[in-house]
Amino acid sequence: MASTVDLNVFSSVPALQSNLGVLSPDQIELAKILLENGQSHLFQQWPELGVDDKEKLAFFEQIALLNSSYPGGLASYIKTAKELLADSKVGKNPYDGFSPSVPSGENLTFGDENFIEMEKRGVVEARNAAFVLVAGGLGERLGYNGIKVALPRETTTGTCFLQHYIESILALQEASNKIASDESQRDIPFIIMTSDDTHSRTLELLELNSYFGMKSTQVHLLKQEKVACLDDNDARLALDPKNKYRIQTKPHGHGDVHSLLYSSGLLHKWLEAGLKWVLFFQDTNGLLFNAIPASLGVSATKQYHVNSLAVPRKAKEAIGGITKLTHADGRSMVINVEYNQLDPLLRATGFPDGDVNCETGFSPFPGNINQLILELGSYKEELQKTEGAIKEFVNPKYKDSTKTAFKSSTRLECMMQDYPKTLPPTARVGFTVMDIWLAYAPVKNNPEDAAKVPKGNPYHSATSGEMAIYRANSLILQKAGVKVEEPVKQVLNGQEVEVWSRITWKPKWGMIFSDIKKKVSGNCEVSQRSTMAIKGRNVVIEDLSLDGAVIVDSIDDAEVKLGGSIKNNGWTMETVDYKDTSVPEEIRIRGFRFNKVEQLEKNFTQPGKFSVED
Ligand SMILES: O=c1ccn([C@@H]2O[C@H](COP(=O)(O)OP(=O)(O)O[C@H]3OC[C@@H](O)[C@H](O)[C@H]3O)[C@@H](O)[C@H]2O)c(=O)[nH]1
Ligand SMILES: [Mg+2]
Repeated sequence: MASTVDLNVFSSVPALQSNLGVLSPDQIELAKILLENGQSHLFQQWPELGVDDKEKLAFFEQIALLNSSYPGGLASYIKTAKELLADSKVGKNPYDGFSPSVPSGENLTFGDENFIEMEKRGVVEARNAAFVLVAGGLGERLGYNGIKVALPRETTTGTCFLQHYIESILALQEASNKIASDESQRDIPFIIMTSDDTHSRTLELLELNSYFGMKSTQVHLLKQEKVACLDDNDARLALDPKNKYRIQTKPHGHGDVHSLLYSSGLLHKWLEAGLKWVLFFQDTNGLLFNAIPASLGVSATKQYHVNSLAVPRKAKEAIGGITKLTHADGRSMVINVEYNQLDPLLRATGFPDGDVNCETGFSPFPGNINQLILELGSYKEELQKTEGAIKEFVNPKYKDSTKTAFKSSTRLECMMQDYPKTLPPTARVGFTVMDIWLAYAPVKNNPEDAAKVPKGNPYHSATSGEMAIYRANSLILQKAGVKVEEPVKQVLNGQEVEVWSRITWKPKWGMIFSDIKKKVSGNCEVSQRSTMAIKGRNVVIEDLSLDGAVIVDSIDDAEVKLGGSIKNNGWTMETVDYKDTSVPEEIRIRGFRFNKVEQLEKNFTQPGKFSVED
């Protein structure tokens, strides 16, 4: 209320004071907050009342948004920024007093009895879960012009990441509902965090494709706002270089997902509906759903409040390390130490070599793939205390060693995996390690950078991401008894990769290993040059000898046997250079495209029993 504002605060900032007449009482309150927090420079260039008044109001609209979208408002943002910038200036280690050690967690081996058991338990639990995809990032390292979830996960079928994620959730939902003890049908909620960079294109992708088969009411988009940039160690907000009536803003990081979920009211609704789990995942890991059922099974069996998915990590690889941190005062936590902080932390705490591989050829710290499974009840309770605020950090690039000026403005950031940092010591925080081939193949690096990745470290490129799908599917079928021929090595966009048979299937065909095994029988073999795409649900592979390309689609009521000897000229792989702009971007970043020379393609649209043989 204007009446409660002490107007004296404005007398020292005449440029603002002369404009008070145009501002609403709420805006005057906001102006006061800015002045009380050392931001009078923002008004220095303001002309007198009557000039640019619309822009002045727009400035305060932006301030109102920045204030309301941050837990505790702008005052709290500026206060935290000052503290973190002061710590950064003196080089304070955020892990001061903590010593790192290798934590113990659950290790799963694909296909063994325990794994199969965990997958089955995961399917039971799936209908009690909500899925949350963080997709607000632009993917600057990849440099792709579109949104990353629209990229094909593989180009055999061209299915994009978002479609694959939705179809996987729907397949889990169906399998889980089928075995529910009370026979009730539940729709698994799917939340996508977007940002101004990705929101409209994500919504458009969903709408153009009828939400890829999901009910539109099942999907919620939560848009994260950017945060104010900071110009100096006093946390003075940075004005947009092109507009003196706007604050410059940058992304705050994927940690925003917690405060958005908190303020959305969804957690409460989910608890009421009887849900138990919230699963968080990132935009471009095409193998992710291979790991979800079993890791959800681990969460349920171990009653983990927090379960982080992990894979063996190569030293210096750009994935965080899951670390046990023990403080001199006895406190300890199991937490992700981000890839740029692990090496300095180790060097500062008695490991002079820093982030290096041990005798296994991997870093002793499991690699965080940033898929988190949180137990809903304890999650909601914790957020009620924190309002979803996550411990932040600041990473200014200083002009020189005096650390007084920045090369460019900075901002506070936060990461979703830092959620456990505020948990009480009683919290059950664990992790689940799985094989890389099964669980992790993100698409993050552009071809040029990927080609420079040290030998033995993963490329995390569009090329390696697609090849990983074929390798995983080939290995899974091998373990189910199919003789899938060994891969050949090939260099694509400067990266040496293993090229396996191009095997793909829809999630509804097989989500867990025990189901896949049931669909494979007899003597089956697939040659390396082959392509196989299974799109129907009730397709069984029996005594199949494949040397070429086969694509099978069918309605649910058609039972199809894929068998016999299928031989044709198949699809060949042609190399493409990433610099060749005559080729669409989503293809050339892979370094190859398919030449669809010949295939056997069958689509069964009538109920009944059928067989595909050449
Ligand atoms: O502001 C943001 C930033 C990022 N994101 C999303 O967060 C996800 C991860 O972003 P990035 O790919 O930039 O993340 P990084 O590769 O830097 O590291 C991340 O993945 C690998 C893990 O080991 C790291 O611990 C984790 O931080 C993406 O899905 C991205 O869209 C947001 O939703 N909002
Ligand atoms: Mg990043």
